[in-house]
Amino acid sequence: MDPKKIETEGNSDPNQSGRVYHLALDIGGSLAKLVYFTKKDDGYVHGEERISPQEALAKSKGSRSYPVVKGRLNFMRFETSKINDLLEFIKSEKLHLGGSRQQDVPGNQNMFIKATGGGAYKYADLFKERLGISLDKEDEMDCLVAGANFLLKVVPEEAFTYLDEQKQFVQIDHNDLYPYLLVNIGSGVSMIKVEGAGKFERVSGTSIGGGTFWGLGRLLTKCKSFDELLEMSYRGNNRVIDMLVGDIYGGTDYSKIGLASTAIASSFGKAISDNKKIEDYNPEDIARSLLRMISNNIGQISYLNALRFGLKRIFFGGFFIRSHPFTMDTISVAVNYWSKGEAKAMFLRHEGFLGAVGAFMSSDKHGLEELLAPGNMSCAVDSRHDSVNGELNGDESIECRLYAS
Ligand SMILES: Nc1ncnc2c1ncn2[C@@H]1O[C@H](COP(=O)(O)OP(=O)(O)OP(=O)(O)O)[C@@H](O)[C@H]1O
Ligand SMILES: CC(C)(CO)[C@@H](O)C(=O)NCCC(=O)O
Repeated sequence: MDPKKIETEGNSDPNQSGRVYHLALDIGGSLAKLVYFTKKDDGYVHGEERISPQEALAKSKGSRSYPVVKGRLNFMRFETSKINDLLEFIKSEKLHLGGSRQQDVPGNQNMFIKATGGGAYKYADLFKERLGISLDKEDEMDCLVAGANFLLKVVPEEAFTYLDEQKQFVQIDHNDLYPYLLVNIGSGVSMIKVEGAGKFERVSGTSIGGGTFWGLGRLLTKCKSFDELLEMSYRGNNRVIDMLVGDIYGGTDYSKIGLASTAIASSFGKAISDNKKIEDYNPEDIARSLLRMISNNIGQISYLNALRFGLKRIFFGGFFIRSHPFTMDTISVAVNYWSKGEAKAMFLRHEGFLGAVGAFMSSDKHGLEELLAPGNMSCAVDSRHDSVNGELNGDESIECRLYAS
């Protein structure tokens, strides 16, 4: 995959468009994700009003003014198998140097980047060797939860439902966010019961996830990229390969147990009786059946875990989803069907970046301290810069203000 620059101000050099203040990584089994902040402007705010440092000083006797940094959170992803591209990108953009020129950084100073995911362990030596960076490791589950909580609380229109081909944004009530089930569909799938900030338990998981779809899909369809596989699934018809209830029941429903004739009785089940070889099937149909099988299975296991703990809201993240309508629809229908409408499946706009955002938020010492000290950080989103086709890809950069409060 070509490195995809998400920042969309028409300037590919973060050192020109604004100083890079902070970088965090999530290096997973399939994809490596970067989140970095580029500063555009700083100053002070008083209420809603932007004011100068002098005005802030004058006002500080009365009510409070906050130092504020305006900038943008940028999101990028690389295939983990092409880790060299990621290293090259960081190096060429000097992201690890906070945008400063190499010679500005004292040679023996130890540089750290917050990193999570298995790759933070696997590639630690490589980062040290190639860029002289130490990866400051954060736990993957901690980061997923911190990232999800942050995005849900701070980014407007982050969560949405998808039913009957309709996307509907969900207003999140900050005081009524917990508990929820977070299902992160990466290469494998983690299911986490979240009860508060930092209060969570990984309650389940399944190895049948995004890596399974991508891996099996590649073998079965000979597609060259994940996007091609996803594209194929758009055009396919799963009924060609899946054995439906109607195929078994002579075209009728099995209404006594609530199964319509069109329900899948057995994924890929028709392949046993068709006496066909793999070449006889359209790769599009195979892609469609596979996507449906995996999405359905994840939707069902998620619902069962929500039921186990009495959770009504399930948020789905991870790059398997890719805002793909068919994937979201299958998951939503599974959750809706099994829970008889009791539980709700919701998706996240920045689906694949939960871990990277969590790692970014965990940075209390490297970079952000310099940016915001003294105090804590909060973030308000001014606007989003959508990706080219306007689809939700979780790819948009977020324009935000960081306050020291
Ligand atoms: N361009 C892409 N290339 C490869 N896989 C993609 C791509 N876009 C989406 N995917 C899907 O997303 C999955 C990876 O998702 P994600 O980045 O959330 O997980 P990960 O961090 O790599 O995995 P894990 O957390 O299990 O280590 C892939 O397995 C694949 O199904
Ligand atoms: C191993 C991790 C956590 C790595 O991200 C992920 O791929 C996963 O949750 N896999 C599922 C493993 C299981 O619970 O069976």
